[in-house]
Amino acid sequence: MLSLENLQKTYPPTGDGETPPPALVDLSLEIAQGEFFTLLGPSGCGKSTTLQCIAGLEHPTSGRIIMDGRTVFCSDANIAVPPNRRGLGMVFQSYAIWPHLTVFENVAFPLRYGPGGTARGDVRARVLAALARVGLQDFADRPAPYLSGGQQQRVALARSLVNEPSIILLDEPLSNLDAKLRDSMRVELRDLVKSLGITTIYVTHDQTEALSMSDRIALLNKGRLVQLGTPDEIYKRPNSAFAAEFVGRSNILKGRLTERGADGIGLVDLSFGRVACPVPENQSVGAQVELMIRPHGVRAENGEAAAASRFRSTIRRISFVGEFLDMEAELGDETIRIFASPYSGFREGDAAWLEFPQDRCVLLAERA
Ligand SMILES: Nc1ncnc2c1ncn2[C@@H]1O[C@H](COP(=O)(O)OP(=O)(O)OP(=O)(O)O)[C@@H](O)[C@H]1O
Repeated sequence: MLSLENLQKTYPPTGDGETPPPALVDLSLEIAQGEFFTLLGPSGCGKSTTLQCIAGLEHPTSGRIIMDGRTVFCSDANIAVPPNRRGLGMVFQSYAIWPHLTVFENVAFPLRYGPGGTARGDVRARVLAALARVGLQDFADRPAPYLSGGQQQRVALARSLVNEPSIILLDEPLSNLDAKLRDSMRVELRDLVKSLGITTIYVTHDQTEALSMSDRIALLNKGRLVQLGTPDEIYKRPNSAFAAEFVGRSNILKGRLTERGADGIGLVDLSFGRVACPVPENQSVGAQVELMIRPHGVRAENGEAAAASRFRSTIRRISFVGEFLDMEAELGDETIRIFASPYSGFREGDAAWLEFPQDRCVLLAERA
């Protein structure tokens, strides 16, 4: 288990003498053994700072970091275990592969020059085992520059695994790869660390990467934890407009909460009518609210309306994206984004009956 407790980080003043806003604000997280855990958020939200604090390359201004019961950083007790004594593997965006070394020598580097010292024969066996894990066993003697981007990335991964760390830190490791390679490396990387049972802390600003690879995601904004959950929870039940807009597409509709039933389902008056939706306990009846529904969550049908909860809209724009129709429909004061089946047969100017299933509607917390 890796625990981050109340991490606070403020970098020293920059050239103009002004103290920058804090990079981390009271960040606490608990990451389980073997978990694939992703730090997600926009540029500058504090992802890399968090990773660097775990690695020991930066020190939090205050807080505590505990790895498997061992305190590796504590501001109060003045503990700061150096990076090479934390037992971590790391891969960064710029793979930091040494061009003058062979693949073998690159991977052997931490064993030869890291703490502990490894016997010569063991170095060979461990390097070859690490290369085999990433499918590069036949490339051991090749000079590192004579490799593709994906292969160099695998060398970096093998090097981070050679010490058999219990935690691996990955900072945007796929961002330098082209889109197709990125797709296949995603699956490969996740399968590999999962099969080895390594706890993985993964940094990305790419929501697809985060959703497809992670057991859990921590969504950060301006150094603060905004939401913590499984990809399914973060996507289907974002807790704020920020989370809804950062991960996936969303419709955010302004309205007023008019009723709340004993079953936790309430009614929200929107500009075009009334929609039922689960209501959090702290929402008061009468409040102005924002209701979120994903473009895939809206049900759209042409033809006649059967259910009472359907609203008649007009389709203003359709883009054919292949996997779906990306449509905009006018409804009351709102423009509703809908992703419909490419086989649904909608055309621009058509009427469409829209339904907002209550289990797909989310009331967002008030904006800060
Ligand atoms: N060495 C540094 N000195 C001063 N400020 C820094 C330093 N490193 C990061 N910062 C600032 O701290 C904040 C968080 O930066 P950080 O690199 O952690 O964000 P990030 O989420 O990883 O961003 P990106 O996705 O762009 O890499 C930013 O405002 C950044 O400008």
